[in-house]
Amino acid sequence: MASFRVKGGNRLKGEIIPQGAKNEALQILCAVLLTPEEVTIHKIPNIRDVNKLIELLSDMGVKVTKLGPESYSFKADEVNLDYLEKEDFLKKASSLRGSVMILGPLLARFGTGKLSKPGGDKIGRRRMDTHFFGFQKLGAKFHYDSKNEIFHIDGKDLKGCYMLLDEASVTGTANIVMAAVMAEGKTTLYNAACEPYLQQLCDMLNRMGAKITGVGSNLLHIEGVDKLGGTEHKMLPDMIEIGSFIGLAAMTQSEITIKDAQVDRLGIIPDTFRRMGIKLEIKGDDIHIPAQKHYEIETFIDGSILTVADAIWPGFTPDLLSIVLVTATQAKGTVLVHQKMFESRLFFVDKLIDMGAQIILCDPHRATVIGLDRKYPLKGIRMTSPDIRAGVSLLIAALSATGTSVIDNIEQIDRGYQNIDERLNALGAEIERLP
Ligand SMILES: CC(=O)N[C@H]1[C@@H](OP(=O)(O)OP(=O)(O)OC[C@H]2O[C@@H](n3ccc(=O)[nH]c3=O)[C@H](O)[C@@H]2O)O[C@H](CO)[C@@H](O)[C@@H]1O
Ligand SMILES: C=C(OP(=O)(O)O)C(=O)O
Repeated sequence: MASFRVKGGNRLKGEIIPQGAKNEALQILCAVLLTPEEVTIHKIPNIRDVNKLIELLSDMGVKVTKLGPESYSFKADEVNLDYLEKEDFLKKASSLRGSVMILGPLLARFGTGKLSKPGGDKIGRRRMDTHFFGFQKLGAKFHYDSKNEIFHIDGKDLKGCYMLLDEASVTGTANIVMAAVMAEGKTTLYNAACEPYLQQLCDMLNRMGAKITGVGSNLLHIEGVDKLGGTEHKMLPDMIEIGSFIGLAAMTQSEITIKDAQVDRLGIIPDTFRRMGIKLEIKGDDIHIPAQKHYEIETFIDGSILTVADAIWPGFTPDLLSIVLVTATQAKGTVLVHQKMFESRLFFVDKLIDMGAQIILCDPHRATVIGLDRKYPLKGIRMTSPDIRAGVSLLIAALSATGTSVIDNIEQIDRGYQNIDERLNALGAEIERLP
C-alpha cells in the first residue's frame, strides 16, 4: 500500500492539461471488441483502471499496439473465448468496474459472455440489474452463479425491441447499446443515460457503421447492422479531473489555468462551482481560476441554505460531490451536500473533521458543511483514502492544511488520476510518493 506525504500550505501556480476521461476510456476500450478491424484511440489516460483493462483485452487476444504516450491501436480479429473460462480472467476482470462493459460487445459479436463481479469503488450497493434486464430483453439468457459470483450471458440471435430502463445507469446504457448495435431490427432505449461519455461512445459506434439516433437524449433509437468496422477516436478531457482542479485551486488560494477543458461538454459543473463562490474565467477553451483568499457560498434566492445534490446527466455528477464538500470547508457560508446515488460515499468526512473541518454528517447521504472562511486552517494528519474521489478530496485538504499529512492507500487515487503527484508538484505542490 503506497502513500503520499503532503506538505500543506503551498500556493500553486501555472497551467495544467486534464488527462483523457477515465470513464469514457473504459467504455471506448470495451467497444474495440465489436469489430475485427483496427480501432485507433487517442488521449488514453495512463491510469491504473485503464491500464488494467488494456491488459485484460490483450490477454483476451486483442492485438494492442502502443502508438505514442496516449495513443493505441486495437485489433480484435482473434479473440480467445476460452480465456473467459480461466481463473486469471475472472480475477483480473473483477479488479475494476469498467470490465463489466465487455459483456455487451461479447454478446453482440460472439453470442456469449462471462464475468465475475466487477470491482470499482466500495461506495455503497452497485447493482447491475439494468445491464442484465437489457440483455434479456434483447433475447439473451442470463444466469448468475451466486456461489462463485459469476455472471453468464448467452444469446446468438439478439432481436431489437423497445425497452424502458429501470434506471439511467451509465455503464448499463453503454453495455446495452453495444449489445444492440448488431441485433436484428430496431431497438428503442428509453431512460438511457446520456453523459458526454455515452455520446462519445455512440458517435464512435456510428463511425464504425452503427445506426444510432437520439444521441445526447434519454431516448435512443438503434437500427441493427450486420457488422461494424474500424475507426479512430479521441477521448474528451476528464470532467471529474477538471472539477477536482477547480476545487484544488480554490482551497489552496492558487492561480491555475486548466487548458483545453472542452467547456461546452462540462454541463452544469462550472456553474455549480460558481455557486460555491469560486471565480472561474472561461478563456476560449481554457478555465482560469484566479487566486482567491475568500469565496462565499451562495444561498438560494429565498435565503435558505444551498443544497448541492447529484442527479443523472445533465444533473451534477456524483463523482464531484466529494470535491464540492472539501472545497466548502474553507468557504464562507454553509452548504448541504446531498449524495443521492451512493450510500457510503460521505463517510470520509470523519477525516476532514479530524483535520478541523466543521461538518455534520446528517445521515449516510447528507452532510452539512459550515465553511471556516480560512479563519482556522485545516491541520495535517495521517489518513487513508477510502475511494478514488474521497482520496483526491483528502489530497486537496492536505495541500491546503498547515503541517504535513500522510495519505495511505493512494492506489485508489492512481485508479483515476494520472501521475497526480508529479503534475501538481510541477505547479508548486510538495507531494512525495512513499512506497
Ligand atoms: C466506470 C464508470 O463509468 N463509473 C461511473 C458510473 O458507474 P455505474 O455505471 O456503475 O453507475 P450507475 O449509473 O449504474 O449508477 C450509480 C448509482 O446510482 C444509482 N442510480 C442510478 C441511476 C438512477 O436513475 N438512479 C439511481 O439511483 C444506482 O442504483 C447506483 O447506485 O456512473 C456513476 C454515476 O454517474 C459514476 O459514479 C461512476 O464513476
Ligand atoms: C466511482 C468511480 O469509479 P468506478 O465506477 O470505477 O468505481 C469514479 O470514477 O468516481
